[in-house]
Amino acid sequence: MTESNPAALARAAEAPATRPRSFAWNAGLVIGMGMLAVIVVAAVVSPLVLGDQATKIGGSPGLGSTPEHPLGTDTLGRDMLARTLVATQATVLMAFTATALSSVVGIAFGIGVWLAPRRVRELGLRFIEFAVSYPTMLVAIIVAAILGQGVVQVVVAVAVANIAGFARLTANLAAKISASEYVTTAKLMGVPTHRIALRHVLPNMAEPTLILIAGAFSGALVEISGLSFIGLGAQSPSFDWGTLLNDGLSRIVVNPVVILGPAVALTFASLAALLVGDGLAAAANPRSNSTRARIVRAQGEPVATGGDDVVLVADGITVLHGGTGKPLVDDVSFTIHRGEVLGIVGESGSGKSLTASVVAKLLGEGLEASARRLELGGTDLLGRVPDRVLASKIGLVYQDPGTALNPALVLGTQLSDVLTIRLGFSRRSALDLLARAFRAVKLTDPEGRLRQYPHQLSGGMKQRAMIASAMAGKPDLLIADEPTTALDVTVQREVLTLLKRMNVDSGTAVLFISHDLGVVRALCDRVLVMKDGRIVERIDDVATLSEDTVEHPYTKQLLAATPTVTIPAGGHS
Ligand SMILES: Nc1ncnc2c1ncn2[C@@H]1O[C@H](COP(=O)(O)OP(=O)(O)OP(=O)(O)O)[C@@H](O)[C@H]1O
Repeated sequence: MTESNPAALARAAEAPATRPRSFAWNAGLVIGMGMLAVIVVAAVVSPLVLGDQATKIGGSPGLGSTPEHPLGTDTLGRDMLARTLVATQATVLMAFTATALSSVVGIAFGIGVWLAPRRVRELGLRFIEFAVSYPTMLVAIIVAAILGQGVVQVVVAVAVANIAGFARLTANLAAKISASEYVTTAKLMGVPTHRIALRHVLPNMAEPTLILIAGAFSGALVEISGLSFIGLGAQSPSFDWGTLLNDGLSRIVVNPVVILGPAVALTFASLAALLVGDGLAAAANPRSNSTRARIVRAQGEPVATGGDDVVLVADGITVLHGGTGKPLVDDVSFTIHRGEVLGIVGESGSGKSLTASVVAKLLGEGLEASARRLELGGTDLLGRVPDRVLASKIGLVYQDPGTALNPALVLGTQLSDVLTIRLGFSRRSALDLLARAFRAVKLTDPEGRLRQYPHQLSGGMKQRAMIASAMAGKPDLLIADEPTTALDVTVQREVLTLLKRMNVDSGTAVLFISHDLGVVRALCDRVLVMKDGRIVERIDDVATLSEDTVEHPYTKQLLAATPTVTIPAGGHS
């Protein structure tokens, strides 16, 4: 089976189905669809218009290329161009039917295996492993030889040979989906198995499966033509591209032009299917083509001003939803000074993370962002900023260290990447630097930790490692997006203490995002309160913060609902 692009399949399978993604048309997909349209028109129209010409015996047999017969004639005087075009219908229909059969049976098998009881599942998985170990063409030849010659036999043979590929992909995808909480919950609530398969499992594997179907169709065209070429497929007077290739083979030396038609048609159709498959992969995952949304310079005089020790000036950050034009962040302005911790607090969906991702130039696809001014450490972020420069100026700490770290790589390998690739350190000096940074965040046995996998560290240790790695490059600004939300309360306190200490010791400015005003109050020098994409309150004096000193009802509400969190002064535990 032709798996058009395994990396694309993997990416499509990885993409979470939570937020609706935009479908981005791309050149490959448009060209592939255009080529497929040509094939469909040829398949429908040619038998009606050229049917007689393609089958009428007589005329001049064995001709080479002439103005009347550009691709020559066969030994019975039939026009090869007409025969090639007319054979499109039979060939494409056969490949289509074989692909449809193999995908339906293979997908049902792959999903069924994962929803079956454990013993049946083990047996099914072993069977799939066994089946995919045989080359598709070999299986197709064996099955066709058992079934005998003929169109139906060849279609069944190619379908059988391709089932294992579909079953393997869907079993792998279903393994991940059936372990998800929504499937477990559905099972516990007694939802029937077929309903779980249709409702939960199938829709979540649609993208990679579609891509595989396109690749399988391309493969089936070649396999069916191959079987017809060796005499197992369409029998005279029926014909497809494979039989035309076979007819032409005996005369290839004296009249090579007669095999040109079926050879070009087969290549053209396979290429069309592959382009559509890869195009679908790229369209389903727009990040594969463009990594980030652009941030444009907005008109108007900047109002936010800096000072001598200002690190970040953000003026008029606005983020619009690309499809609807709805503002998600609306004219947000702030500055951060050297050594300062600025907190952004607000409920879920208020635009905190989007604001931070504009600053880090990591805004996701489907969004339109602008700002009047965005400067970090004197660098204009609205112009072209090399990734190397950005990586040296900004450190990032994410919410869940469990998902921010790659479970398949030891810490030293993954955390040293940014230092070696972006900041030009040698691997040895990057590891030395990381070991020092690990020691600074009080991780015991730093050299040993660098050789460990993420699962060998606790949640708090992983977050310490992330902070150490973010600070190792001595950034101007550390962006910490809810860095303690995924941690339990005692570990949360440790991590906050550590952040404060790093901030005090190194003077690095910190943009700290949280939905928890208690945590923000304990750590930050100033606080911005966001609601519905806007800053609704600026708290400059955190020390005296109380329900009486704030104005906006939302801030009062937040304060009333906030337990007090304390961290030792200066962050020294
Ligand atoms: N790539 C995107 N495409 C479309 N909408 C998006 C995208 N990213 C974020 N949004 C929407 O923008 C709004 C603000 O999102 P943001 O992630 O900034 O919220 P937040 O305040 O950080 O919330 P949380 O605390 O839950 O992370 C939300 O309504 C979110 O659904």
